[in-house]
Amino acid sequence: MSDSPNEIVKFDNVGLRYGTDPEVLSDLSFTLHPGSFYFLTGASGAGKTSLLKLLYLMQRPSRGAIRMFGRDMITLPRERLPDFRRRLGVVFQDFRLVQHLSAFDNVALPLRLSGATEGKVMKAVSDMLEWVGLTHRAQAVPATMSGGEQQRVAIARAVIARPRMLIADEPTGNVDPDMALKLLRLFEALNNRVGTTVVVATHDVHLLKKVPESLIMRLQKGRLSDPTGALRFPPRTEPGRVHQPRKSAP
Ligand SMILES: Nc1ncnc2c1ncn2[C@@H]1O[C@H](COP(=O)(O)OP(=O)(O)OP(=O)(O)O)[C@@H](O)[C@H]1O
Repeated sequence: MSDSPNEIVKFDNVGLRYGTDPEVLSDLSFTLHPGSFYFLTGASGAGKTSLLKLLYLMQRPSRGAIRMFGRDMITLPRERLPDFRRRLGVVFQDFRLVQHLSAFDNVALPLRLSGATEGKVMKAVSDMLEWVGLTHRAQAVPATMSGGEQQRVAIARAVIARPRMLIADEPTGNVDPDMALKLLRLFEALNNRVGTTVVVATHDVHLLKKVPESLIMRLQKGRLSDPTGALRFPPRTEPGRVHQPRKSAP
């Protein structure tokens, strides 16, 4: 089954519960379009991380259907998951760096796993560490790095192999506003130049205004507050069609 040109992810009436608890996500139906930039917002406990877990294929839904990259994810055999996960770059809220590897080797992991030559790895990782301001920490292991430094390593690792979709959970939670903006620009560059679909979960309403092309997904108690409007593809001006204003940040 091939990708639909206008769809990278499609949720149809998806619900998620942990164990026998009540659902933490309910009735989620939306489409994510290739090359778009999404912010996922909502109060603490609204279900942002849970929704991201479905997107990065760590959790299966309790009900409903999910298609990604043109494939039904519910019936996907477990052994095929790694193939799909390789198309994703993920920035976890708790970073999940490999503790015994240096910052350099953590960032290099996706390239080495994809079989890149050491020459290419050296250049790409050095450039990326420079961009996130960590050249001087290249040989440090995570335990000796600050939260903000670890977060930047996690982001560098997530974007280095130019994933088809980048999923980031509160990626600027541990850095100052200048660095937050710089990291956002990195995501934008990936989005604009490589066409990566970006999904960023954040509490930070100021961040939403920094990416004019972004679409906002707002979760309230496990439901999308505006499931049809918020996820509308950016309206195009066409003859005979009224141009509707884009959803703006709160
Ligand atoms: N592994 C789990 N087992 C049971 N309940 C869970 C689990 N993970 C999350 N929850 C519950 O699911 C709900 C949504 O949590 P989630 O972490 O997805 O929200 P969030 O919007 O990401 O919150 P935050 O902004 O504080 O990170 C919460 O009520 C939480 O207690």
